[in-house]
Amino acid sequence: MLIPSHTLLAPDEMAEADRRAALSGLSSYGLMEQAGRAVAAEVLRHFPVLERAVVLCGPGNNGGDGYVAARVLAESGVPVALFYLGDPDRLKGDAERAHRNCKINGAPLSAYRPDGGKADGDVVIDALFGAGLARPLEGEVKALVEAVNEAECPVVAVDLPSGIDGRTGRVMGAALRAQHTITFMARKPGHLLLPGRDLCGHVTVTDIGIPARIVAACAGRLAENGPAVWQASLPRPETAQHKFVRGHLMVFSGGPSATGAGRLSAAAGLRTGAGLVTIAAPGNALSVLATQLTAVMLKRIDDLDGLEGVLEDKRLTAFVLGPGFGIGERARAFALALSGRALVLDADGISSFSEDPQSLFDAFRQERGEEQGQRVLTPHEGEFARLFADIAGDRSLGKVEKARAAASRANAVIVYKGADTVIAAPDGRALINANAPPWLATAGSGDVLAGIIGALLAQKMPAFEAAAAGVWLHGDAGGRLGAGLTAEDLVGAIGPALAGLLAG
Ligand SMILES: NC(=O)C1=CN([C@@H]2O[C@H](COP(=O)(O)OP(=O)(O)OC[C@H]3O[C@@H](n4cnc5c(N)ncnc54)[C@H](O)[C@@H]3O)[C@@H](O)[C@H]2O)[C@@H](O)CC1
Ligand SMILES: Nc1ncnc2c1ncn2[C@@H]1O[C@H](COP(=O)(O)OP(=O)(O)O)[C@@H](O)[C@H]1O
Ligand SMILES: [K+]
Repeated sequence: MLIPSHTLLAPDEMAEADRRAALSGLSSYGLMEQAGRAVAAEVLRHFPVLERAVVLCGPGNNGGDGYVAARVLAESGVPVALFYLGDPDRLKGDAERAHRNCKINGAPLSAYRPDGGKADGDVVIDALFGAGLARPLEGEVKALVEAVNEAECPVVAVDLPSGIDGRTGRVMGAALRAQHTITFMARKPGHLLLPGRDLCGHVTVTDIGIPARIVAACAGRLAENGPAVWQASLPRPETAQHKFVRGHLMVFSGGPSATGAGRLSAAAGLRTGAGLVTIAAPGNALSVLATQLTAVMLKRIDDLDGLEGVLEDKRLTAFVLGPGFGIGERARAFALALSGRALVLDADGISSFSEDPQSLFDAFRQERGEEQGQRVLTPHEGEFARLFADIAGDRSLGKVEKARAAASRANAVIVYKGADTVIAAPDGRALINANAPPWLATAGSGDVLAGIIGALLAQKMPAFEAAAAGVWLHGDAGGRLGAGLTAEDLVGAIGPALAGLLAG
């Protein structure tokens, strides 16, 4: 059994895997030896010629890995300087043994003066803190971390760059900026969540011998977003299908001066394989839209009565409400009327509920019809705070926990957008997305995402999978375009992204 590459283990889950491995008879010191050796090998691989390896060892097992790596590097003929935090005579368990076996005379951390920024400078092996980081860095260790960063020494981090919280990816006081990070068995959420991801550099996962079945049993309901998670439920066109089988997506447009966002969503929906896409618009926007649309159809809907009439047509299989729609009573009424159908609520559709989010959540709690539960909310950070102010402000929660709490409260799938978008379901499943290039931060990019997810919902993909696949496709399309992309280009790149997925 292999550990799937999208597996993520929170630090407490990794500690549990460690504990179960020891209970199953594996030597925990043996695991530390494997870990330390792997670190030394990684250092030699990246820096085959190095003047001085500086190993910084902390007071726990991360430091233990450091003592093993220092010993192995010295045995390989590398000049090693070792600096420790705390009193090494007070080390316990495996770390004490690793220290005992390492015959290098170290010095206290305060004695280290980073020598960096040039070809023959220090290569720093960071074994100060890993999964056991318990509080913000302060005092001498914080000053040292800042000095190493300032000196621009290349850093190879053991498990995590010291100062990064493995659960949330947050910087605790200060954190080392690593060029390479070597972690064990599976990545932690902090390797993917920002700013942790940026500070890890290139991450290598090494098997140190904990059986895959133990790792799998300890993994929770969080993983990296990718095709392995939802490929099986991705809609695939079949020869015998006609367009109605591929779903009918309705996108709501704003008034005559705000039709672009809805058009982007609709175009993205069509590209993502919805059989039919209709833009619903108020009467005064119809002539503007009519000059802009070809394959996308147009339907006049002015008010709630008009919407309710249209909703009798059960061939409409999903809806996108929010892009360019306008904030206010009309958006609230439309969202509540659509709350029992497959719905992507985005942008203005979300912001319209900032005064009374509970009314939306109450509507989502009422189960109605066959599309029940197929609701996706796609807030960026600002919109998230409007609907979930208390959750957004809770400093104890990371982005994953925030998205999960919001999904449970709203009874909807939450796509908490950003460079590290988190997708969470009310039942606790969650995914961190990491394939989005920064070029996606461009006007209209969110409208395209809403249309992609809407089209997948229209084709009956379950909401969590549709949201996750949509976010991934959006990122992949962006990655194919790169620098200078616009939201219109993004629509054009959905086809190649989908083709790549369906071929894979
Ligand atoms: N399967 C596993 O879990 C394995 C874990 N290993 C290593 O063990 C590490 C986890 O070891 P530990 O749980 O001992 O934790 P760490 O060694 O990461 O840190 C815990 C120690 O740091 C101190 N500390 C925490 N935050 C501090 C702060 N802000 N300022 C000063 N001191 C602070 C704690 O009091 C404790 O002494 C992993 O990151 C990994 O490197 C490896 O040995 C191999 C096996
Ligand atoms: N720095 C970034 N790196 C990668 N993706 C990003 C970044 N910033 C934003 N995104 C993505 O781009 C999209 C922007 O959506 P949104 O904020 O709603 O923009 P708009 O309202 O202009 O359409 C989201 O999918 C978000 O996850
Ligand atoms: K570390």
